[in-house]
Amino acid sequence: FSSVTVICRRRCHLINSALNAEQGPLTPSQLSYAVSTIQAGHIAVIDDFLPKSFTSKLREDASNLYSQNLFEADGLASYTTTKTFDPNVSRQVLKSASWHSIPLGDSGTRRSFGTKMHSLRTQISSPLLRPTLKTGTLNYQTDWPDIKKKHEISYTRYSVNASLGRHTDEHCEMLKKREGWVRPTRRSVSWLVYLNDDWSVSNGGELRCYERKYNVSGKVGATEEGDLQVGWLAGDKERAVFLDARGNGYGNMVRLFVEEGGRREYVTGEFPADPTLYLAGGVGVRVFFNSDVLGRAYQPLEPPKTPSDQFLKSPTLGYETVKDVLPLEGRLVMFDSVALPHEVLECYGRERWSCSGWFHEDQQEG
Ligand SMILES: O=C(O)CCC(=O)C(=O)O
Ligand SMILES: [Fe+2]
Repeated sequence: FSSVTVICRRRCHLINSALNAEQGPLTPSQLSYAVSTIQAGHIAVIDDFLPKSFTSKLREDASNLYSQNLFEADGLASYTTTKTFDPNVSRQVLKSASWHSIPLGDSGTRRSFGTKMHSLRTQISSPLLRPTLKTGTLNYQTDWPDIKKKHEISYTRYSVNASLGRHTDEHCEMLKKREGWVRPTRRSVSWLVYLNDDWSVSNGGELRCYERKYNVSGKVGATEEGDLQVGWLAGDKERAVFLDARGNGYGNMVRLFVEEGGRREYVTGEFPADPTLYLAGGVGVRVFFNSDVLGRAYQPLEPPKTPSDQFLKSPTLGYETVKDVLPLEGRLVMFDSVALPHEVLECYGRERWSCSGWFHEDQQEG
């Protein structure tokens, strides 16, 4: 009986989510492509998401606000090839709070774009099985500034010769003590809409994504309970490794696990959430695995961060494939904010404009 119930529940869930499918900017086939691609930890690319008449207005608004000195360097500024911030060769951002500010620039155009992205967030929530993506419905007449609580949107400008080093957009604080649960939401789906007319291969500026080469089974990014992914058990059947930081006093001690057939299987014992273990991009935790074989198969998501780490051979070599995506006008890309490392290659001959954003889901309860 119980297995029949399980199957029925699954079917009902599938039928319900199909029936409840929200209207939104993606066609049914674009939606199913985007969902399966994001769930596999890859990048979904949807061309002509915005018509030229719309991107040109956004581009004009962005460059107008840039010339008013409203853009600033953000936390990723030092992720460049030289690791230093140079205002002449830089990536600068109009942050979400300014982006949503009604008195600034062409906020009418931003509002109608924001509405479209808001309905995309609602549309993708159920099929992606991330129910809290769509909570917090907002009334745009009165609540426009509040949107940033569930949805960041910003403009980004790369000057000629700017680039952005490899990173992920959301990560589990390795020291997930009390602070790890303070914020109510976290980044779940990263998206970009590019605003560059007549961009060509010779202009560079590709978004380079490091997708896993082999098939991934099960969830990526986070579990249903909201434990975030920190790495992979590499092999021809890839398994995401998640961090359980809830035991023993809010992350003083943590454990890593994989999911097998919906059940969690711990691959390490408890170990202290000590930041020095993560200096070499996280390979230090290998010693805590239940066996040498598991430890050797472990590959952290995060790249090595300190200059001395750069000398270490990348532990992910051979298990990733590179996908380069040009920042073409009107193109939308979406990917999991936790699972997919990416970078932006150097731009040549011209500046590069985009609208970038992150759909948030609720943070795990502590
Ligand atoms: O501009 C892009 O294509 C990617 C930017 C990015 O990775 C980020 O802002 O986090
Ligand atoms: Fe990013």
